[in-house]
Amino acid sequence: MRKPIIAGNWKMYKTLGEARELVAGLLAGLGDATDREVVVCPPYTALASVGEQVANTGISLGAQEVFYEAQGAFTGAIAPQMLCDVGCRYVIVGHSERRQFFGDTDASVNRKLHAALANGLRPIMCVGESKPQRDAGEAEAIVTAQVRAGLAGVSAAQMAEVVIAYEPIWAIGTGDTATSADAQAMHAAIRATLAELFGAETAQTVRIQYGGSVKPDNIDELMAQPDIDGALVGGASLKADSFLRIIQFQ
Ligand SMILES: O=C(CO)COP(=O)(O)O
Repeated sequence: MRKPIIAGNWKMYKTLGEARELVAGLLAGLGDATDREVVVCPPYTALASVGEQVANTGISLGAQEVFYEAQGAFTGAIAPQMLCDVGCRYVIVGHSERRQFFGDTDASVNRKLHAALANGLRPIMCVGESKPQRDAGEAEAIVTAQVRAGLAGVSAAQMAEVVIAYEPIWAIGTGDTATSADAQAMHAAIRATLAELFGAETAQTVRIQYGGSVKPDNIDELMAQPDIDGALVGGASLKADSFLRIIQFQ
């Protein structure tokens, strides 16, 4: 079965000291549950420090972004091997904020995903529609097209390493979560697309997270849906108590 995966995307928050304090709080309250996976994705500046702090604990380290080249004159960019070097196991690619503010496209997301896989990193690939797209009835077509384009050239075997995060843009940071029924419907559509691309058996093994205003008071209902296998959490991952409650979903 699919092991649930709860990941915290800290976005552009947390100094080194704040990062240490948050992780210390998480480690203190985490317990030793092995039936779920926990990931934190600090900003680049805190990766090495948090990497040391979570080494050999129940928390895995993830980065929020990666560039697809191995090295070179790419000012400001970070290569996959640099993320491995500081202990990253996961990397988010294609977050809607990267698509909106930093020019990511399905094509660049696909290159980053391949670069991550080639270096032993597990990509968390984000997809999601805007409010106008949802209102126009295009949500499913947009999201499944993002899935196809982002996963172009990936093999069924490689899908064991890939996590998909469905994050409707209108639900991010707004407090306006998708209903669990709407989220489930989209997750099922994504899984059906994966079945077309990689076969039904592989599709059943791929974890699909929901993201967008996940909070302690809606996580249980979301996780009760058959095709929701975890959460990618922004704001509520910035405090130990709320993230711990999300990790401890029923
Ligand atoms: O974008 C998100 C996680 O990547 C979701 O952010 P919020 O949980 O703050 O809505």
